[in-house]
Amino acid sequence: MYIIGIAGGTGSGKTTVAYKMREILGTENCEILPMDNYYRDLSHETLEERKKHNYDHPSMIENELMFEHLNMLKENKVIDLPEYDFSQFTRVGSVKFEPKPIIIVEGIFALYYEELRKMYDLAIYVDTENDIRFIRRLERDIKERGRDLDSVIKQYTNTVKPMHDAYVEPTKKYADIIIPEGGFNEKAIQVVVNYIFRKML
Ligand SMILES: Nc1ncnc2c1ncn2[C@@H]1O[C@H](COP(=O)(O)OP(=O)(O)O)[C@@H](O)[C@H]1O
Ligand SMILES: Nc1ccn([C@@H]2O[C@H](COP(=O)(O)O)[C@@H](O)[C@H]2O)c(=O)n1
Repeated sequence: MYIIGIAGGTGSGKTTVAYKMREILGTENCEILPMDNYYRDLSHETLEERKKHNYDHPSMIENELMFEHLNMLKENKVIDLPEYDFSQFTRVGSVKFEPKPIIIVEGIFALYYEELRKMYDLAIYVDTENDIRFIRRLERDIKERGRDLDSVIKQYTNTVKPMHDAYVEPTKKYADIIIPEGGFNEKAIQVVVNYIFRKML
């Protein structure tokens, strides 16, 4: 199994890059394991309590479970991938996830946890300017994650930006490759995919 880690700030284009890579590599060869699905299960708390957490601190990800799941996939076992609902701020069940020859781990903390980093054959950081990332996030969170203008601005200022500077951006140093501007950087994606194809032959 060939494992790729893709990190980068929120809104940098990690998910888009991962989907484009999977499209070229083929869905029969490649699957995406989103780190967002491993946000801790907070179903025992009320929605109001859940809204108060700092979701940009690495302790909010159940990295131990993700590590266990990646090892199971390497052993060719099917895992129960948690499903995550951003509008409810918690997990909402799970789905079966089958091993594939190429697994892409994608998330803001994909290069943060040492035990995960050691598992990657290739580490990528998607590097996009802060203001562009903020605009992308604002649009996406309102359209897709059940948020409003005020909540996105408040969250970005209070936690997203300071935590990005403290915990996400410093992980760029662990990347083998840095992709500028994210999802529509076709040339960079093609170069990376060609490299992976050569490694897989
Ligand atoms: N290079 C790009 N140019 C313009 N918009 C982009 C680009 N890459 C991604 N997007 C858009 O920005 C938003 C956030 O991208 P996404 O891939 O979800 O980022 P991330 O997973 O890093 O949070 C999405 O709506 C996506 O379509
Ligand atoms: N309940 C939650 C959980 C996470 N977030 C935010 O998601 C961001 C990471 O996801 P990306 O797809 O944008 O990389 C992270 O910055 C958290 O703030 C949230 O808002 N609510």
